[in-house]
Amino acid sequence: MSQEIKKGKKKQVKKEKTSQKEEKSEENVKENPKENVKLKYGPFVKFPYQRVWSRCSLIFAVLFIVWYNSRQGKEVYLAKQKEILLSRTQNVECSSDYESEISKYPECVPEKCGRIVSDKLVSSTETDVLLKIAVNGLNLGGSDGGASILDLHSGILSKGQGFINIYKLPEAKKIFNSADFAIYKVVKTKIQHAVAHNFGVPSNKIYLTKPTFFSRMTNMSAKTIHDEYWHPHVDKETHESFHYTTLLYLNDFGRDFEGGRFIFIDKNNVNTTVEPRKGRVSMFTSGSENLHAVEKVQSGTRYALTVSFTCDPNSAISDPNHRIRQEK
Ligand SMILES: O=C(O)CCC(=O)C(=O)O
Ligand SMILES: [Fe+2]
Repeated sequence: MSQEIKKGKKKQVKKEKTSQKEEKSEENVKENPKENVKLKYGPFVKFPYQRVWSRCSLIFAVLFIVWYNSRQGKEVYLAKQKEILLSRTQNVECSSDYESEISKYPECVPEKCGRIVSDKLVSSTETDVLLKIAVNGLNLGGSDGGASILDLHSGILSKGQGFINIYKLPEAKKIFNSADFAIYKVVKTKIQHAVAHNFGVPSNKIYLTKPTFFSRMTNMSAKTIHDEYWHPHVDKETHESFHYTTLLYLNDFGRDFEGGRFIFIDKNNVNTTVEPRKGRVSMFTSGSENLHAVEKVQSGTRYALTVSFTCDPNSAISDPNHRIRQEK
């Protein structure tokens, strides 16, 4: 019983204390309303125009981030290595580079310019044959620097710090057969039709031109200017006869080599990237609307075939064949 009285008293004392506290805080609120009110929208401002200042700072920070990112330039992908594309097109406005040639080659000079990538044009068997030609042929020579070429039409092969003619080497007879040359021609013809179809020109109005060649790129340091494959350039400036450039990639970025991605350098700091994929064909108009560069290869060995087309019948070259090879 006495315990119950004690408990009752304790409760009473507690109640009194709480009500005293409440009274005090009510008094406080009356005296200093800012201190004890639980604010719904955060603390009271501490200096004049605090909200205005904080909002301005927030806006400024957002604008800064936007500006900083745009300053860095943008990278967009036309084709990633992992993608398997039937056909992907990016149109760009034609440069004025073709203006003087329109009357000369009316049906051939590009009226619409751009880039197209397809992974379905060349089969993996065809790609394997071409890779074998490239590997075996380039192994008979090879530049001292990071870039070597093999041109099956002229026989030009990089060797040391210069070039030799592969058809003068006795070993060359053993490494290519007539079937290899037939596949080479089939692939070239497929690419020629794809260029004609995609750029809206008759396929018999575009001609294979030189240089059309296999390339091998590594991270070896350059010994001559020919090894410096990474400089931004316009193909039509390097080779006047070019109207359409195509590339067939023979091995894979990210698997056979690192680096070595193909970059179109566009206006407003935008880079458009094509990651090499085995069997991938990239086609583009050769004028200054398609300024481009190849990134330095970081590791491994990159193989590709450049197949070039012109509108000028006088700059046309013929397909390489077994018979020509024997004669050279
Ligand atoms: O190999 C490539 O991806 C492009 C090479 C190139 O730009 C060229 O040969 O003009
Ligand atoms: Fe190029």
